[in-house]
Amino acid sequence: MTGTVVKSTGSWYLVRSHTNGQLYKCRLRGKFKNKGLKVSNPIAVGDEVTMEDEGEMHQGVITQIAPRRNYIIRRSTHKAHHAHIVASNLDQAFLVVTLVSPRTSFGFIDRFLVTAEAYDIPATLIFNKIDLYDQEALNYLSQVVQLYGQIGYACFTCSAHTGEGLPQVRELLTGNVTLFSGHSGVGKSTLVNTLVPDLELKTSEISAFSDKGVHTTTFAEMFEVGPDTYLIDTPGIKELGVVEMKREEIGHFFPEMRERLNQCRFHNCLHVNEPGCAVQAAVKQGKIALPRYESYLSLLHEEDSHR
Ligand SMILES: Nc1nc2c(ncn2[C@@H]2O[C@H](COP(=O)(O)OP(=O)(O)OP(=O)(O)O)[C@@H](O)[C@H]2O)c(=O)[nH]1
Ligand SMILES: [Zn+2]
Repeated sequence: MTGTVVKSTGSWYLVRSHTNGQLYKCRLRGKFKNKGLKVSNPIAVGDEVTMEDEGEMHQGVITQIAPRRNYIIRRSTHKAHHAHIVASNLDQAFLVVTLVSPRTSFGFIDRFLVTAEAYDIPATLIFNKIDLYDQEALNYLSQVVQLYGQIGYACFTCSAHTGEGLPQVRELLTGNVTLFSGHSGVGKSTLVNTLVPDLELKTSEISAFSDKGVHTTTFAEMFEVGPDTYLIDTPGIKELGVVEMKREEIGHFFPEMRERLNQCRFHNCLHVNEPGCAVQAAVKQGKIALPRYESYLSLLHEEDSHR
């Protein structure tokens, strides 16, 4: 039978069967190669697999994996020099952010967006806790929403507490596989709780398979929200994932820079202090927002320091 992987620890995999809707704790049969990638988990959340029921206690064996549309990786926390595949076959990624208590930095937001660009996964910003915003904060919010909206990123505002804006967020989820990300305190858990029906039940169903004493909170988990609608929560995972970027590539992951790159005088322009640079000109003219350009520079310097 076939199924979707809903949790992957690297030593075992939880698969939801398409045949009977039941969960199976699976191991792998044979080698599953990930081209050019050393991974601690060859099978990831979101993978479509073929498995054999082993007959007892909902145990199974994964024998085949369907080709992935996309996938996100991070550094493995338990295996040196290995990557962990966070999730695969995603339709979109949401970053939950807040501008008050706590305030998500532009740097954090832009890193998420750059990573999503690199993986070619559509990204949306969800501004939560709007019930806490005073007039000043609301004005700031509309500036930030305008900034990212102009670049082409969908922005939504909501409050997990009052329920404002949640129907719109629900609508975005419908028919998609959506990964939820966000740094600590922004209310991601609260949001996921209100968006996934019977989350507590579903969580306990999944954790019933966990080995005693093993903390698995840093592994993504997939939940059904409705027909053909899935949400992937990433508890304890702060970043969307990691990508190895060449310095010359980084500008391509900023859409408002990307469209100007062929206007720079030098084809290998890094847009720092080169003459005839279309990006620097656009920043001076206010066509590229300064915080975005600063995020670009800090990513560039990070890559420098890795050399
Ligand atoms: N006022 C207000 N508080 C919220 C809202 N959403 C969440 N909170 C509160 O913010 C705090 C953090 O929420 P969590 O859901 O635990 O945040 P998280 O992003 O999952 O953070 P971690 O659990 O640390 O990863 C809690 O006290 C929530 O009750 C909201 O829309 N408005
Ligand atoms: Zn340039």
